[in-house]
Amino acid sequence: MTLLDYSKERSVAIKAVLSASKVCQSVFQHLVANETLTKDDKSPVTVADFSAQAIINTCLKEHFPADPIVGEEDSKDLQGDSGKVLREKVVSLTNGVLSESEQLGEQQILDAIDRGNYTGGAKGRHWALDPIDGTKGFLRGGQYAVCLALIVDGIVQVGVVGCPNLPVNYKEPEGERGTLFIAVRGQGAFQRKFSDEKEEAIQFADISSTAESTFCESVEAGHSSHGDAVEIAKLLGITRESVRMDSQAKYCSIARGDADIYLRLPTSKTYVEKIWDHASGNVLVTEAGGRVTDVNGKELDFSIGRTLEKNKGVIASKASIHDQVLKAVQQVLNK
Ligand SMILES: Nc1ncnc2c1ncn2[C@@H]1O[C@H](COP(=O)(O)OS(=O)(=O)O)[C@@H](OP(=O)(O)O)[C@H]1O
Ligand SMILES: [Mg+2]
Ligand SMILES: [Mg+2]
Ligand SMILES: [Mg+2]
Repeated sequence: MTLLDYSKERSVAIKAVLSASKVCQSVFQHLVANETLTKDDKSPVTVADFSAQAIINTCLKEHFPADPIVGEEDSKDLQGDSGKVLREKVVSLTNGVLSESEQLGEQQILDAIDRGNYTGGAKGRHWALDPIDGTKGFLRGGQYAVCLALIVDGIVQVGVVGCPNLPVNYKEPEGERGTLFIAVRGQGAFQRKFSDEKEEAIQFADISSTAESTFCESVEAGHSSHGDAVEIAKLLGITRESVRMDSQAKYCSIARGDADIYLRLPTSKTYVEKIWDHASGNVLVTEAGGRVTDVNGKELDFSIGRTLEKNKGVIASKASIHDQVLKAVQQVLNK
């Protein structure tokens, strides 16, 4: 049996995520209010979401033409007369970060976005892409993340997360921003600056009890119950104030020890989590010495399609305290 090292997937994913992160940064600088659409589920989507998906899917097609992609966005809102204004912006922004030889026509960009329409599943390989995770964070100048993962036979093997607004060192919040996180299953977790290829290994903080830990939680109370988190913190003896941020930057933050526990506590009976919101973070946390389950203690199942239909909520923490955290979560949720 040949052992797959995924080195090509790793380097292509890094290149794609960095290039898409650049388009997001450039859009933010030129952001105008009417460039934001609201989707059926009331979540926002911007020109940057579309451009980032076009760039990454084009890069994946070039290097892995046979690989299908599960991407969050589709080109529906860019089609026809009603989509003309937005479409033209997406075309010019996308080409703005591509070199002369890489320039894309309008149809190529729409087709690239729609390469993300794969249904997912348990067999073979596919990519999971969230071109901007935390679009609300992006719009408010806070944390957001460009997230790309390779799933093989239902297991996440490679995860790359670009966090354009995350300080390289959380102890220097005013220092350089733009941090890239990289993990390959069985090969550890790493971070690097956007500006420098040098990587450093990362791991969870060295805590010995939950009382020493800090929560990292959603900004939006509608995405994770803040009230339940307070109750759980009490049970775990946590006194430190929670860190709140949008996006999978939460997985990145705990993986490098800025905080310790990420809880996504169900707020509705009907919301189903999407694979692109959790795939890269899953392998990153695991490789940094953490564990991820849902609130029932089940591993996240990436093998059933575009959603995590079989799971409810997410608990990510250092592996050694995970059982204790899970127990506290269940105690509060079962009340
Ligand atoms: N009701 C509900 N419950 C849980 N999750 C939801 C819900 N609605 C949306 N979403 C998804 O949340 C993604 C953003 O997650 P965040 O962790 O950034 O949320 S938060 O803004 O910090 O609260 C967000 O991802 P993006 O659309 O990529 O920003 C959505 O996929
Ligand atoms: Mg979205
Ligand atoms: Mg998302
Ligand atoms: Mg998104």
